[in-house]
Amino acid sequence: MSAMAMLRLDAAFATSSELSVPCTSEIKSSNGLTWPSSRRRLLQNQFIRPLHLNRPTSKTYLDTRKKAEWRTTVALDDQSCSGIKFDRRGTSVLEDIPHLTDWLPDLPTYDSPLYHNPAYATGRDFFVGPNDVVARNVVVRLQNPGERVFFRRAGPSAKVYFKAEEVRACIVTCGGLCPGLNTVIREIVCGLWNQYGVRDIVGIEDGYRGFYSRNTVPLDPKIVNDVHKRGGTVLGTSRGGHDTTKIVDSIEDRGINQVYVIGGDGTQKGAAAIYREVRRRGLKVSVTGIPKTIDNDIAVIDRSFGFDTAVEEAQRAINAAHTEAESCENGIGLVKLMGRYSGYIAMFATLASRDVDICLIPEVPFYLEGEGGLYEFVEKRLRENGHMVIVVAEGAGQELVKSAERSKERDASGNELLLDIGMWLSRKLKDHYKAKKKELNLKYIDPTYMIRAIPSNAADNVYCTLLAQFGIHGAMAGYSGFTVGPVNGRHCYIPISRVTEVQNRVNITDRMWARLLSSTNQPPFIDAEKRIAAELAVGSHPVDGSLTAATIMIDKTTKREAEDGSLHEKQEAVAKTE
Ligand SMILES: Nc1ncnc2c1ncn2[C@@H]1O[C@H](COP(=O)(O)OP(=O)(O)OP(=O)(O)O)[C@@H](O)[C@H]1O
Ligand SMILES: O=P(O)(O)OC[C@H]1O[C@](O)(CO)[C@@H](O)[C@@H]1O
Ligand SMILES: [Mg+2]
Repeated sequence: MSAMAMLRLDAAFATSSELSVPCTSEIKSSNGLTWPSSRRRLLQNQFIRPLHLNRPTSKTYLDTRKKAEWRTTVALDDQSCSGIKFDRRGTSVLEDIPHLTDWLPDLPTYDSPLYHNPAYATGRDFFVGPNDVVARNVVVRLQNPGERVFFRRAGPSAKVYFKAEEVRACIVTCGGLCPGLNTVIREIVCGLWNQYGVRDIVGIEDGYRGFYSRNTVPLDPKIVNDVHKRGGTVLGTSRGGHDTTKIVDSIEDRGINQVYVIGGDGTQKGAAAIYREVRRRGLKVSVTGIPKTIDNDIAVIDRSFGFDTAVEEAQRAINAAHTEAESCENGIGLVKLMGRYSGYIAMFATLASRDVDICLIPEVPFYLEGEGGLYEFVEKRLRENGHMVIVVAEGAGQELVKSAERSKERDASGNELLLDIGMWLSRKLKDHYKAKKKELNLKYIDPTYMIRAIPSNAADNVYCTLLAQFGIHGAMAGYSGFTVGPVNGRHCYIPISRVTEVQNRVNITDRMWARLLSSTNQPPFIDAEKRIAAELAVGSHPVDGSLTAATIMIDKTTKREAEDGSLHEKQEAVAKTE
């Protein structure tokens, strides 16, 4: 199925919030069509009905289209009379995922056991078909909607490629801890067991190296029953130790045919390597990646599990910092939160709290001295309020600390070890006030590991359950070498490369960062002219590519690039090299 590269898509955007776009016509094979860098599939739209355009056709609208040289005939949509139907042949791209039949074309299929599962007996609508897709972007500019990218909609398939008694599944967790790991483990086990009748499930202990250095542990619903109430991972985790050959040897030797890999960007790269080797050896093994990162730095998906819990738990530290700060003269509560390259936890924790006076994130290089600098702002706030709270993401200001302390240490996975910005900043602020012979009461709180090690909250538990179940459905449906996650609120099957090629970083020209700036009134630390130019550029191109201060190298061509769509490519390229 997925070897066929061309789909004809009759895409109907009923409302901007209707995210799942059914493809109504046949899949056509087209061997000649390949998309440059990936397994992207080219689709051709016959009719696009932007029904959300709840206004009559207008001359202006037509003119704009003509200007853009769209071959457009416009008519009222005959069904709703509320939109515009046009017959422009545009291109849409389905970013498809691999399937076992790509290398084992003659695999038999079976009716899904969900047909006979009382939990699913009431309806048939929950099955997804090969033509069910989810739009990558739901916010577009009509004049220039850009390339329409779709992912496969996740969900149970009516036909499965594994009999229950044939499945031997394994679960492994890798990388740093994150609230919700145990919930995902629990729900993979319970989902396989209860929904598909699978009885042979094992855990791989201590991350990737456990494949070849440890025995497996048996898992069943009883064993994992309570694990979601605990932080950490019951399977253990590790960094480093990924040896593709040894891992796939172990998979083969143990007769494992479904591999569930839970972890961050590094882990997903490892999963992609396993998938490639499995495929090279011609094995019937499904490799499913479940994206994990407390930093929320996984690209494409709406957010990562554990993030909500982390933001909530961070409030406790911020509240304590605020209480300490306001209890004494010239009090500063300084809180360090996780976020290696992405300041999402710091940003959301700041927005949630409203007690935070300034939030420092890796995406915005800050400076201490001079006009618009940190010292100036701190002095002003202390003069006005007598106390203040500073939130700093662990990856912020590394270039400042580095210039003083220099370090290039790396962890076992090759990730650069960060220098302690919290300690450095405390010392700098204390020294600054000492030099001015003024009193300063600074309390530094580092709750980073306390936040990471707790169990997930209710919202994350539900999210983890969905991730686990969608992962299982994908594996049973025969997909392999894919990852799963919500895009615009709908769960999708996403090519692993899409979540590993770039990191999700705070877009500082986005409204969310503007909200933060207007809530804290902190200095932006970025030249206003560059900011405005960047906003203009991004504003004219509705893509999600994050724009960090480092990427704001605005030149005269940027706005034009934004209009023709190449800014997104440029941003991705910059993000890759960072
Ligand atoms: N490029 C890669 N190819 C194969 N394996 C990799 C690659 N990068 C990392 N890994 C393996 O993935 C595992 C986890 O990687 P890493 O320590 O970077 O954590 P992560 O999955 O990115 O999670 P996080 O950074 O969110 O804690 C390690 O065992 C590491 O060896
Ligand atoms: O100390 P460890 O376990 O290597 O992990 C620290 C890193 O892991 C993360 O929590 C990501 O998982 C980062 O925020 C942090 O920099
Ligand atoms: Mg990582």
